[in-house]
Amino acid sequence: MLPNKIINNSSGDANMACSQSENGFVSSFSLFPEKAVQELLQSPVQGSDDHLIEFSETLRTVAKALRRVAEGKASAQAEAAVWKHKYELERARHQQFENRGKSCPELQPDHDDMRTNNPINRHTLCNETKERSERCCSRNGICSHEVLRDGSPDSDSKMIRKASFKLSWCCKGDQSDQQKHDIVSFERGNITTAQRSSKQISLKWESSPQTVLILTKPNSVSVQILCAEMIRWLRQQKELHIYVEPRVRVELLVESSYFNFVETWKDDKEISALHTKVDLVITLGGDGTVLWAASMFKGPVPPVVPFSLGSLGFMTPFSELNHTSDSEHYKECLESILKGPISITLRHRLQCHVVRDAAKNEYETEEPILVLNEVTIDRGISSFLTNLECYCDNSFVTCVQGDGLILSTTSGSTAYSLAAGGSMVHPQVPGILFTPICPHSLSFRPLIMPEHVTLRVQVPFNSRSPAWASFDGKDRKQLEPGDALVCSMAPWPVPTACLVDSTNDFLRSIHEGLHWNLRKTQSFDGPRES
Ligand SMILES: NC(=O)c1ccc[n+]([C@@H]2O[C@H](COP(=O)([O-])OP(=O)(O)OC[C@H]3O[C@@H](n4cnc5c(N)ncnc54)[C@H](O)[C@@H]3O)[C@@H](O)[C@H]2O)c1
Ligand SMILES: Nc1ncnc2c1ncn2[C@@H]1O[C@H](COP(=O)(O)OP(=O)(O)OP(=O)(O)O)[C@@H](O)[C@H]1O
Repeated sequence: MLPNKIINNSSGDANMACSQSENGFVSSFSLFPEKAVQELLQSPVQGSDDHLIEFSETLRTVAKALRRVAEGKASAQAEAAVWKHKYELERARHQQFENRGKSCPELQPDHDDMRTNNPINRHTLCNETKERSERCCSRNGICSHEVLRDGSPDSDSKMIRKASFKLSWCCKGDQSDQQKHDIVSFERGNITTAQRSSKQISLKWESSPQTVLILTKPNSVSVQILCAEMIRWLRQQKELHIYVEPRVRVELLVESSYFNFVETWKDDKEISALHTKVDLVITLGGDGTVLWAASMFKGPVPPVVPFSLGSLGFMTPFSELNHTSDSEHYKECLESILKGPISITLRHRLQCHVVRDAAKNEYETEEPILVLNEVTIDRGISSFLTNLECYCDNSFVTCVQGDGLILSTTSGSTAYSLAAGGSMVHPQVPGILFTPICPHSLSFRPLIMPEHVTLRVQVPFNSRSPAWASFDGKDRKQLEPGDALVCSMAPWPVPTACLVDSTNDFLRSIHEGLHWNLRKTQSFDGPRES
């Protein structure tokens, strides 16, 4: 009975008996097809000889092994045929490409890795790829289909190919190429930043500055004295044209008629044309004077050289006196500024618009209000909790319930935003700080948004009281329920001259101005870790 059992168990396999012709392959192992073995086993067995059973089992095993080998070979040949077919296709495509001449076709990346792994056509394809990328990239910049290669195309080194892609900075709604920057290096298909907005910037004069505007903090005798002295020096030694505010010109003329050459302006129209005349702005005062200078330029701002004649001076790295020699340090500073090159901090500004409910989505003024530090929306004199709905690019952010909200630049991060618990941010970091003022919630942490977003702060219709917006601590505007403030990054930064460089000046400010992380150093003597 045993042989029958064996026979029955093997019946399934028997149906799969070695195919003798598949993909044009005739098995050399078909000499022992399983069918033959079956027939042999099915023939009447004389007696129940154990040896015979053993023999038939061995035969079956051999037949199975032979069949597997035959199948393996057939499948390898089938695969080879498929690769051959693919190779022919690629060759044909390559030939077609060659015939198209210099024009750059819409080349799509191939996603099979046959070409790179096949040693036969590796060299041909390297050249093809090189040609493709040269033609396309010369016209369009970096092409996403560029094939990545290890070593020279002629070397026998293995080609590495990854899925291709292209990333770019993109401004919403702006189709112009100027707004797009490549941020991917295709060196090896890895994402690396090709362009950063926060590198140190250097200003080099191509022709000497001719006209200087001097802005001063009012009601300060020391500032008045330095201003008069500086004007004399700039005129006599540097032969520059000088502009001052009408108030300052009056003060100068009271002092001496010598200052008759000093120019000023009559109205706002002339102020708006100042940036076309002025090469350099000098501020004498504190941070407030820098803010004042920035507010005078509703568009492009000439480089600002901020002298510190205030108490804190976060944005005013230049000092009138050299503390060690007590010399007239301002002359040395101005000599080097007028000669150049100057390290510059590009201080980003925010542009704000008020949208009245009555006028629906129309801006109250055509011209945006520009701020260098921040725009604050608070409860003003109201004793009620402020209720502000905040949106970022039309996505709901949160509802502020507290004293208000600060939307700050990174330059302003060390001002009001800092006092409200916001982080200090290097001024060259592009971003908008979203800092609540005394939020009545345990979990309202400040945020930093990317520079490209538009923020909208809406006073809801059910608000119990109006809110107040103020711009760099000035120009308060009432926001009634339904009104909103829309804020985004302005295209005109304030370029301020650095004493050393952006980072050194920033760190000096937080150390000297705020005594940041000042603590007595722990003494050496005492317990030690063994
Ligand atoms: N609680 C607060 O800290 C608070 C309250 C209101 C306004 N302010 C800030 O005052 C600014 C207006 O300045 P002002 O001089 O016209 O008013 P101000 O004369 O009241 O001076 C405010 C103080 O803030 C400092 N300051 C201004 N800008 C700074 C900056 N970017 N980094 C570090 N410190 C800075 C000034 O040096 C000054 O000491 C506003 O933009 C606002 O940021 C702060
Ligand atoms: N040219 C100007 N005209 C009108 N107001 C000005 C002018 N310059 C500065 N201010 C205002 O004067 C105020 C004080 O100026 P600033 O902050 O420069 O001096 P400060 O208060 O002595 O300095 P600090 O803030 O470092 O103590 C600010 O509110 C600023 O807006």
